[in-house]
Amino acid sequence: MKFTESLWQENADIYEKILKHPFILELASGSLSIDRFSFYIYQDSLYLNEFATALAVTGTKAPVSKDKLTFLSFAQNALLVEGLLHENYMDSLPKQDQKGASPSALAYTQYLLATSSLKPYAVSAAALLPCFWIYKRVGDHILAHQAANNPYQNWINTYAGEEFAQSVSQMLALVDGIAAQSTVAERDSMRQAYRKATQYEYMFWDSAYHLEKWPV
Ligand SMILES: Cc1ncc(C[n+]2csc(CCO)c2C)c(N)n1
Repeated sequence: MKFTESLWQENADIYEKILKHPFILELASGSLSIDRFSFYIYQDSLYLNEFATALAVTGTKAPVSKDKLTFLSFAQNALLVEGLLHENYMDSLPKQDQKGASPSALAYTQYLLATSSLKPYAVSAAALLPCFWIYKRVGDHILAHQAANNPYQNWINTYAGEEFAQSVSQMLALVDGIAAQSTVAERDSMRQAYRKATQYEYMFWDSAYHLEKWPV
C-alpha cells in the first residue's frame, strides 16, 4: 500500500466527521448563512497567505529543483487564489468582521509555519498534504451531493476541477517519494504531522460555523 493511502485510512475518522459537519452539509445544500460563509472566506484569505509562506519555506528544503519548483508554484497559486477571494468577496464583507485570524485559524497557520521552519523536509511536506487532499475529496463530495442553483457554486467549482486534481496528484506523488526515502522513525513523524493538520482542517470548518471569537 502507498504511504499516502495508509495516511488516508488512518485519518478516515476525521474525514467522516468533516463530511457530516453542518458547515459542509449546508454548503452542499446551499442553505449555509452568508455570515458563516463570509467568516470562512475572510479567514481563508488570511490562511492562504500564511499557507503560501509555509509552502515556499518547505520548497527551500527540497533536495531537487523539480520538487522545489513544485512547492514554489503551489505557493504562487495559493497567493493568486487569495487575490481572487479579495477581488470577488472581500468588498461585500462588513469591515467590523475583519479582525484578524480566529483562534483555530491562527493555531493552524502557526502550526504549519513552525513545522515548515523548524522540522525536516519530510515532516513539513506531510503537514501540508491534508490541505490539498481533504479539499479535493470534500470538493468532489459536495459536487456529487449539491443542490441545484447553489449560491456557493463558484467555491465548489474551484476544488472539484481538473486543474486542482492535478496539483493534488503531484503533491501525493511527492509525499510518497519522500516517504520511500525515509526511515521508519521519520515516517512516524510524517504520520503525526499529517494527523495534526487533518485535525486543524476539521477545526477550521467548525470555527467558521460557530463564528469563533477570541474570549478576551
Ligand atoms: C483551511 C483551508 N484548507 C485548505 C484549503 C485548500 N488550499 C489552500 S492553498 C492550496 C494549495 C495551493 O494552491 C489548497 C489546496 C483552503 N483553501 N483552506
